[in-house]
Amino acid sequence: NNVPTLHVFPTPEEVLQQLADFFVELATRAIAGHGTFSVALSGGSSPKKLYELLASPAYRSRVQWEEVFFFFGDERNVPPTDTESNYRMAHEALLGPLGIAPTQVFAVDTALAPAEAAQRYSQSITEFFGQREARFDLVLLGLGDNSHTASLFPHTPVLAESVAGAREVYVEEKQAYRITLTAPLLNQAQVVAFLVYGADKAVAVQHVVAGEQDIAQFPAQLIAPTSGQLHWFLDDAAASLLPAG
Ligand SMILES: O=C(O)[C@H](O)[C@@H](O)[C@H](O)[C@H](O)COP(=O)(O)O
Repeated sequence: NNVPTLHVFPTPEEVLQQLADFFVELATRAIAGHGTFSVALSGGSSPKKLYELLASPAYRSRVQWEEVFFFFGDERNVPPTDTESNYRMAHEALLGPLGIAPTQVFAVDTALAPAEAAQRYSQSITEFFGQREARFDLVLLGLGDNSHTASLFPHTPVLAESVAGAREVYVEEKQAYRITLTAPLLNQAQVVAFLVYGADKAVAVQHVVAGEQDIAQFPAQLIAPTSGQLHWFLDDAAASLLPAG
């Protein structure tokens, strides 16, 4: 079903805890069901605390981490050692502390030119899923205050992309290339969960969740799982402009 489920809690800490519990629940169900759990991680600053929580004593024993396979919803065109790198953020907060084996981590090879890195990343996702449709068990997404998600930015050509895969995008406002998963691939997921907190995101949340349909301006509106579930994990501040009830 395509009706998003909103999970709204008073504080970011409560939102993070609820999403960590949700992650554990989905991982447990997927591993019991088909032996593995594939997750596309979001970048930016918001998810770092979630990753740190999942790697903390309170959560680390609740997931069979050796059965979890990690991908990235998007990546900045920087080396994995760069402070801007989503891989680096995830490694420092989650993958490193849990001692996740490199064979379980599918990072974008940013040593390649953006177009080749995107093509190679598409290939590695196709190879991972083999004959099966590329359906992540969970896709985590954030939301920019301009309503972008992953690296699907307003008024960019990738918004019209109909193929499920990874693409290089030039982000004018960042004067930089990024590699992003396309909306068709994100929408093939079993579950998509947005993590958004803070008053600075309230206008974007209102636009994307309750606003006029205008994908060019509000790209996160593209996220509508074809047969999967859509969830929003929000704090009161980020949900403050949503219509009541
Ligand atoms: O690589 C990235 O930057 C993300 O994938 C991006 O889509 C992010 O989720 C939003 O920009 C929100 O970022 P913050 O969480 O830092 O506000």
